[in-house]
Amino acid sequence: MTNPTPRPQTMAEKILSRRGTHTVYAGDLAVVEVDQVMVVDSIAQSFIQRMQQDLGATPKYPERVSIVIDHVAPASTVSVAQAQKEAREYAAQTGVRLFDVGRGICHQVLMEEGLARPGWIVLGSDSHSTTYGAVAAFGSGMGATDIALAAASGKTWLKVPDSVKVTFTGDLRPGVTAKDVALEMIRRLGADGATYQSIEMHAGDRFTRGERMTLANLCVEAGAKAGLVVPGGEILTAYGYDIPEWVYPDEGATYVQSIEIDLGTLNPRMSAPSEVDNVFDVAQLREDLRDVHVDQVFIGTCTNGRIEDLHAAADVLRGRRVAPGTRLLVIPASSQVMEEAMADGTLLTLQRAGAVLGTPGCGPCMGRHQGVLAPGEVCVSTSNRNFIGRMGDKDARIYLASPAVAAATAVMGRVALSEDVLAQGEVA
Ligand SMILES: CC(C)[C@H](C(=O)O)[C@@H](O)C(=O)O
Ligand code: SF4
Repeated sequence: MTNPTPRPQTMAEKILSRRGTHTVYAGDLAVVEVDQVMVVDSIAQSFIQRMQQDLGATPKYPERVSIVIDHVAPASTVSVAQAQKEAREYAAQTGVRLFDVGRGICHQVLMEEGLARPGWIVLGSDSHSTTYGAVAAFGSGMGATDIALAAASGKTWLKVPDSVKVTFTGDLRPGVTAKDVALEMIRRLGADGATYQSIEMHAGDRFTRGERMTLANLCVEAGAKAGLVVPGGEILTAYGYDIPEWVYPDEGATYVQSIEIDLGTLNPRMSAPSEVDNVFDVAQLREDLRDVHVDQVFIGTCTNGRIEDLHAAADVLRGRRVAPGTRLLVIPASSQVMEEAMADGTLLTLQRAGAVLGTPGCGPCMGRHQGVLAPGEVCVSTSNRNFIGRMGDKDARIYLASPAVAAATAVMGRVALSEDVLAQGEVA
């Protein structure tokens, strides 16, 4: 094969070239090494079946495979319990890593365990595997068959995605968060506006690792194959990762689309039912929904269940109470987040305000347990999906927002901004 004349590359092209056999560009097929394969509980049974029955294989590098029991954990039914039992047995037999009930949501856990690193390729049996792009890992979701092939061979093949360049300028105003930025980005791109593309986010030294996870996490909601945040500032040093020089995109790389978001112009945003790109200013929805009672508020998930998210919620809820007739569920994204929130008093603040605390994991995010919605109920959630039936009944309505907005909504019992609550002064 003749090598093409080298051209400037995007970050996706860089990583897929480096981990592959030769230099590749958007549209090329790449065969690449996979640094970590992640399997979630809901997919574990089909993964094991593909491995054992279809491929007759065991994982080529067991240390590169992790199974996480997080989506319906602890188990809700006998069949779920059986599937989880099989996953545990499989891990014990093959030596792959197992993160059992209570350790937390797959993406949060892999990041905490250092199983996603700059320049790595991380494949997950979960669509929000784009989250690993927070640390400049090419993270992507695939189905059970592709995941099994990657575990069996240590490799995968894929078409190199086109890239969309998103540049952030300016600085966020108080009360505006990475979730609001992510929702604005999805609104601008549209729910399928980046289908099979890599969203390459240029943020300079803005955003913490957790905030970068929120941004990369939402990218799949625009249909993206990957969501890569170009390393800058704090993530260079704070997590002990070396950022290889080769991972940075080249000046002059080719993008199919470029957008710029001036952070200084953003207000708190909310995605209204039933599409994630149906995004409005919270201030507007607060007026439109003045008479709408919110039945459930859910703070958690791989999008916004981290310590800074619980802190943001506690800052609003401290000394206050959840409104009568509103349920507030708080589920830390991992046991590590839970421990931190326990140690610094955040959980006590939330509990005293009337929150119901749950086991680290996905909780009611996809409507399988721990807070399923009844017909007609309204939920404000910090998660990433609000399509019909996502959290239970098809006639329930889900609004997506930041933890601060979710907490304020819990206090008021209707859509609210944190300033509405803080303006009331400390209650006790
Ligand atoms: C269960 C899993 C495969 C699913 C996904 O792929 O995203 C879930 O995490 C979700 O958020 O809908
Ligand atoms: S928290 Fe929700 S979005 Fe994230 S992996 Fe779990 S079910 Fe999927």
